[in-house]
Amino acid sequence: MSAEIIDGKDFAGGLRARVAEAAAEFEGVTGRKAGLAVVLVGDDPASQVYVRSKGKATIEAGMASFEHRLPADTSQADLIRLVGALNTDPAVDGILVQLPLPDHLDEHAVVETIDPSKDVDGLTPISTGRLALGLPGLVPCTPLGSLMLLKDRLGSLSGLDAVVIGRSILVGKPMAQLLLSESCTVTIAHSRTRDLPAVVRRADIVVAAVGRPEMIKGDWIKRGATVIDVGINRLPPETEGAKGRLVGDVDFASASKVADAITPVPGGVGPMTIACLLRNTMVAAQRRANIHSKDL
Ligand SMILES: NC(=O)C1=CN([C@@H]2O[C@H](COP(=O)(O)OP(=O)(O)OC[C@H]3O[C@@H](n4cnc5c(N)ncnc54)[C@H](OP(=O)(O)O)[C@@H]3O)[C@@H](O)[C@H]2O)C=CC1
Ligand SMILES: Nc1nc(=O)c2c([nH]1)NC[C@@H]1CN(c3ccc(C(=O)N[C@@H](CCC(=O)O)C(=O)O)cc3)C=[N+]21
Repeated sequence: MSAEIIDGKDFAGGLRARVAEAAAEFEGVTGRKAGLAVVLVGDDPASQVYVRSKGKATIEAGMASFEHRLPADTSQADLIRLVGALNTDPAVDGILVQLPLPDHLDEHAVVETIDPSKDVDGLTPISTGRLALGLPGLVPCTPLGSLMLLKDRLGSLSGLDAVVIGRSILVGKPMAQLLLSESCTVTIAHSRTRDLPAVVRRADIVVAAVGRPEMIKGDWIKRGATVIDVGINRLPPETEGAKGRLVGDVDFASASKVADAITPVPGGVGPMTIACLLRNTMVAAQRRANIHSKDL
């Protein structure tokens, strides 16, 4: 048996087209483009690539992109001052501060200064609190995109056993909250989990967000499970040219023999993250302008 490959790139393309329609409508009504500001501190090459592709996607969707690249030795006060300026800038509807920040900066303190109405990454205490309470709000992009793929594939998730591997603020925790709100029975695994293979074997839905290349093996996966691989890991360059191959947290070759469906890396969750960022920016822009539009 060979698993169906869930085409995140294709699904993301559809979502981006719907966002572009809403963006054109927004510009027609308000006379301005919806705007996304991305803040990158330091010069981590992977983040640079990611920021560039977000900027391109934002413009393609008919929105304005504001990129702020700050040196690695930027002070906490200067970064907080920039976020404050973006909070009050009427052209900015969404603010994303690229994580992780350099070690000398306090991530929580920076994120807490983001205006919750512009929190398109869903990381402020207001957004995370609303998610925990089951109230509508801005949800982190990667879990939101992953949930869209799962619902598209499975329909109702009610009663299914879901195992999320990883408990980060950005991915694991909000993913678990979303699955719980879909009435899954949710287990959150992490680096202290005992007998991870046995925990994963129970799951109808596996979401892997660990950051360890090909850690989750096919013989951990229950036959017929749906596997969402969030991991983005670049292997050291060998024969694949200068950059090295991109792989997920799941051993795709063995897992795709037992799963019912699986997301590839690249082309799975990554493109959904970017599409959901555009979606969240559009939703934030509409709310801020008091426009009530159909669900994106
Ligand atoms: N596709 C996309 O759009 C995105 C992809 N990513 C990728 O997803 C991955 C995870 O990202 P992120 O959540 O930010 O990472 P973090 O490093 O913040 O979190 C990793 C989590 O994995 C857990 N973990 C580490 N080692 C093990 C282990 N051996 N067994 C079980 N659990 C373990 C950690 O546990 P503990 O808490 O105990 O330390 C932690 O909770 C990365 O590869 C990242 O690049 C991230 C964001 C978006
Ligand atoms: N505040 C914050 N929010 C984030 O959402 C966030 C972040 N910080 N820090 C870094 C991680 C990582 N991340 C990715 C998003 C898309 C791809 C993506 O589009 N990947 C393509 C491949 C890209 C390539 O080839 O390099 C794919 O999987 O097909 C990858 C990684 C968001 N993150």
